[in-house]
Formats: sequence, structure tokens, C-alpha cells
Amino acid sequence: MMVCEYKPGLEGIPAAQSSISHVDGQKGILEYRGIRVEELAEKSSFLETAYLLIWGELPTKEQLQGFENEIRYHRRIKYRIRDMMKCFPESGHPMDALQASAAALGLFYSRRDLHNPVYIRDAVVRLLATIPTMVAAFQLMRKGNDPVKPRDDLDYAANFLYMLNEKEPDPLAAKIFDICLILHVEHTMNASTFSARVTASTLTDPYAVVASAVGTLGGPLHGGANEEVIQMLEQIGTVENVRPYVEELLERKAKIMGFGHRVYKVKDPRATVLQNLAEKLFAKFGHDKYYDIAVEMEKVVAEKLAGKGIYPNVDFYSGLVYRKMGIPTDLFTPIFAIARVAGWLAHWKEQLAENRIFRPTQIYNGKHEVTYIPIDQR
Ligand SMILES: CC(=O)SCCNC(=O)CCNC(=O)[C@H](O)C(C)(C)COP(=O)(O)OP(=O)(O)OC[C@H]1O[C@@H](n2cnc3c(N)ncnc32)[C@H](O)[C@@H]1OP(=O)(O)O
Ligand SMILES: O=C([O-])CC(=O)C(=O)O
Repeated sequence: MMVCEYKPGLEGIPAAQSSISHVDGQKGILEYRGIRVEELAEKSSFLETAYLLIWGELPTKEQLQGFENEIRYHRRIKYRIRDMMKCFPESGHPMDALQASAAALGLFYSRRDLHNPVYIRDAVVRLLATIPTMVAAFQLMRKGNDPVKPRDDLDYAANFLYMLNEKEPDPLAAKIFDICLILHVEHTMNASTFSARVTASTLTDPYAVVASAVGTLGGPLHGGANEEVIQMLEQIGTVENVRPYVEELLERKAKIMGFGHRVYKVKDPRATVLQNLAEKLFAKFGHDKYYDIAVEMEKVVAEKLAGKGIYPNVDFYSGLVYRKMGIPTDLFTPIFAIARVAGWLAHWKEQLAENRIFRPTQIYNGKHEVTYIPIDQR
């Protein structure tokens, strides 16, 4: 067997062959099935982009309508799932609630028929349809309210905001939210997608695949950074505090949340679009002083870390967009998951099409031939 050099974090090691998305980290380019993310953000919808990623081609009008209708029809969650969520502690993190709820779906659809296209389609529709409902339901239930039923006359993004806030969203906010979902839907072999593919490679059910990916996304080095960014901006408090704050972090070699990326060595193209979206929202709903702190931070970090390729990533400006929509900070990462589930499912399908179980190796650096010492002699 060929022995490869050990690379911590598997940096630079291909883990799959994939035609789903592509990142050029030097040029700051992201493509979904060959189409630039900026173009999709401008012209497509989240469900159309999800269709493109999962089925490989842009849908025809009829295909898109069929897909949207199927999702609309499956938005409601089972009473037993809702009752289970009611028992979750209100103080628990919504990402944990989402992970448990996504896994629980597998209890209801336990038949595993991975070679059957109908089973695959059902699972895709069910997960895309119910994950937003589960996120909104937990949010209302932890406040002591009953969940709001989905509204069939609202599209994917508007319906989620409606279920979350118990009122119909402003059309601009709903449109911008849909664009945010497009920006977060897929990103090559990131940690949560890798986790999804490893889980998928054991031929388990898609609910377990998504549950393991949700668990991976939540960490602060990955999707969980969007929540930490807002907490950091709040802690900084004023534009004048930015420079000393950044200097202090760098002095103790701490990571600045929302900056840096394994692949991008320039500003993440999604961060640029999100920044523009934040400005559009501010123009209509009023400015946010934390945006000025963020912009100053981008300037100071560029100056302090010049030449290191550390720029804002997708998690830096997204929270400012969600904040302006009145979304609580600890829902930012679940919202990332609502979008990313489509990317995970695209990778699940691709993994199944040419599956081999993931089973890397390790470099053992422990002891050998150790004698067992009975407990009373230790
Ligand atoms: C959706 C997403 O997952 S996007 C990423 C969200 N995560 C964050 O924003 C958390 C902050 N960022 C980070 O922790 C990292 O940049 C990661 C996890 C995104 C990428 O990590 P890696 O590719 O392993 O980079 P690594 O941690 O090895 O950093 C390389 C160098 O850049 C520096 N660096 C990387 N990110 C940062 C940062 N955010 N702040 C300060 N320095 C940084 C490191 O200190 C290191 O410097 P050194 O070579 O002098 O030791
Ligand atoms: O690609 C990565 O490592 C992280 C990322 O930006 C994403 O998952 O969107």
C-alpha cells in the first residue's frame, strides 16, 4: 500500500471526485455546477439552485414547479416530532435541537432503499421541506408559543420567515433571505460536507447523513462562526475599539472569527455579496452601527495581516443581514444548515453513485506490547 505524507486537517488531499461545485481560492471564484454564485444570486431562487445542485441541471419550468409543489406539500412536521421538540430544554442551542430532530426523521422513514430513485427523491423533498419548519418550531416553542403552520401561498424563504416571526415578511427581506440561502447552499469539500459523505459512505439513511453534517457545521471554526462574529462585534462596541481589540487577539495568537479560509486566499466572493445585501437592507430599514465596526475590522485585519491571505469569509457579514431581519443570533447557524442541506444531499447522491466506504489510515504513535496491570496494583 502507498504511504502518503500525513497532512493535519487533510489539507490539499482530495477526498472525492465531484462535479457539484468548484472554488478557485486565488481568484475568489465559486461555481455551482459551473455557474458563478453571483449570477445565481442575482437570477435564480434557492429551490432552483438546490435542484441544479442535486439533480445536476437547471430545471425546466415544469420541473421547478413540480419540485416546489412537492416541497410545499411536505412542509408540515409530524405531531410526534413537534412533541419531541417540546421536551428539549429551552436553553439548549437550536443547532442541537435541529440535529436531534433531523435524526429523529429517520425513525419515521426507516426503510432504506438507496437504489430506488423514488426513495431518493422523497428523502430530498422531505428534508428540504421540513428542516425550516423544525428550526422555526423550536424557536417558537422555546419562547413558550405554539409552532405556526406553514403557509402554502408563500415561497420557501417567505414561509420560513413567516413561521419564525408569526407575520408575513417584508418582500425585500424575503428576497434577500432567499439570496442568502443561495450563497450558503454548497461549498465543495468543507468539514460538514466531508462529514456527510463519510456518513453516506456507510450506506446509512439520509437523515443520519444530514444529522451528522448538522453536528459538524455547528462548530465555531465552521458555520458556527457566524454567531460568534456578531458576539464579537457587540463586545467591541465602537469603531474606536476595533484596532486595540484586533491587536490584542493577534498578540495572543487567537483567531478572529469570520476571517480566514482553508481555500480562499482573497475575500470570499459570498462575503462581498452579503455585504451588498446588508447595505440594501440598511437603506430600507435603517443603519446598523455594528456594520461600521465590521468594515473597520476588515480594514484593520487587512493591514495587520497583509500578505497572509486572511480576509472575511462567508460568516463575517451574514449575521449583520440576519440581525436587520430581527433574527436571533443563535439561529444564524441553523439558517446556514437550512441552505446547506441541499448541498449535503447533492453530495449524498453523488457519493452513492460511486460509493466506497471512507476508511483512511492513521500513523500510530502509541506504545506496543504493554503489560496489563491489575487495578489494585495501579
Ligand atoms: C463556513 C465556514 O466554515 S467559513 C470559516 C468560518 N470559521 C471562522 O471564521 C473561524 C476563524 N478562522 C479560522 O479558524 C481558520 O481561518 C479556518 C478554520 C477557517 C481555516 O483554518 P486553516 O486552513 O486550518 O488555517 P490555519 O488555522 O492553519 O491558519 C493558517 C495561518 O493563518 C492564520 N489565521 C487563519 N485564520 C485566522 C483568523 N481568523 N485570525 C487570525 N489568524 C488566522 C493562522 O494563525 C495561521 O498563521 P501562522 O501560519 O502564522 O501560524
Ligand atoms: O469550504 C469551507 O471549508 C468552509 C466554507 O466556506 C463553507 O462550508 O461554506
